[in-house]
Amino acid sequence: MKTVYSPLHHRRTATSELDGGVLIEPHERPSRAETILQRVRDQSLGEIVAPVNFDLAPILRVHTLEYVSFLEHCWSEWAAAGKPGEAIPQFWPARGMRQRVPKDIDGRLGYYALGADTSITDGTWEAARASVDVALTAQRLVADGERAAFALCRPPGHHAAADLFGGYCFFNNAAIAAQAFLDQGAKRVAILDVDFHHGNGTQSIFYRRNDVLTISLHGDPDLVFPHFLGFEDEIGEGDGEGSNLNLVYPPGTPFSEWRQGLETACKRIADFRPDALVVPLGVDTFEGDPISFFKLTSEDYLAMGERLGRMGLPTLFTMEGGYDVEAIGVNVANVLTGFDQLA
Ligand SMILES: NCCCCCC(=O)NO
Ligand SMILES: [Zn+2]
Repeated sequence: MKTVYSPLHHRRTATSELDGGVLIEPHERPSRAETILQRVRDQSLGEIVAPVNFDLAPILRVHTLEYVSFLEHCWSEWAAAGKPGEAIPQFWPARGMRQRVPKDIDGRLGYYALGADTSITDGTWEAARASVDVALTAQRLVADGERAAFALCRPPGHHAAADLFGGYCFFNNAAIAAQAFLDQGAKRVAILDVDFHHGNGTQSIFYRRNDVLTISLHGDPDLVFPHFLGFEDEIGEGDGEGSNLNLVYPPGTPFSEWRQGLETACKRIADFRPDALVVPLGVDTFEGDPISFFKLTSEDYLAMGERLGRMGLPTLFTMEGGYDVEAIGVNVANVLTGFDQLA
């Protein structure tokens, strides 16, 4: 399987993440991508491909122009306002307030943010754009006939909604790639999010549509981020009713439980008969992950990949979460190896 990678992910080198009331070194750090890349090379999983540069058009098929413009100019506006630290949202259009975009950068940050965990810094825009290029280049490889491709995206994307950033995400790489499949003639695309966290952005982008089936297996939002979406009664709306499936699991969930959800998801996908499968691949389901509570082992990722391979669908993997940097390379490579076993 080919891997698409861009060194421009290094432009996303935030120094602060608000966590537990203090600013910590962000969990979403450059060493994650470098460790995965090294393992892909060590395991000779396939060619490493540089991304093609795309313009904003594919992004604007998913995200609003106002939001994209905000992301492009946020850092310079923040710096021009003389703020000493990284751009971190502090004020939100909370319940009972006006849902309008103010002029002031503090107001604009809060309007477009789903949380205060994700700072915007010099270089964030460039890295986020490059991450989309990585996803779209891998998507094109699959559309052109590759059985599968791995988009080593950083920053990740599945929490980003049409005009919302957070959870370390800015552009929804998987949603942009799924839309590209459709714009290139696919009739139906399935998105199966295996990250520990609910893919709230992906769900909301396609929630009222029936040409994209969105499925997510994740930790109970009553107990973990993103807190306010991802429950099992969210099945889609309007034309999209029945096109969203959330499978929610408690703390301590082992692969033996999790894989039953995977089976349910695979059956739903088979019934949907998609032309392509997009897998937002987070490995924060790992037993050693510092911010999550499932108990998957490194070996389990081989079985996960193998099951996904048995779907027999053109498949695009987009890198999402996973914060045990020591284990992330093995865990990601194991999914891809398991998938490739059937090639
Ligand atoms: N800082 C709150 C948790 C952010 C989760 C990021 C992630 O891994 N999403 O999949
Ligand atoms: Zn995650």
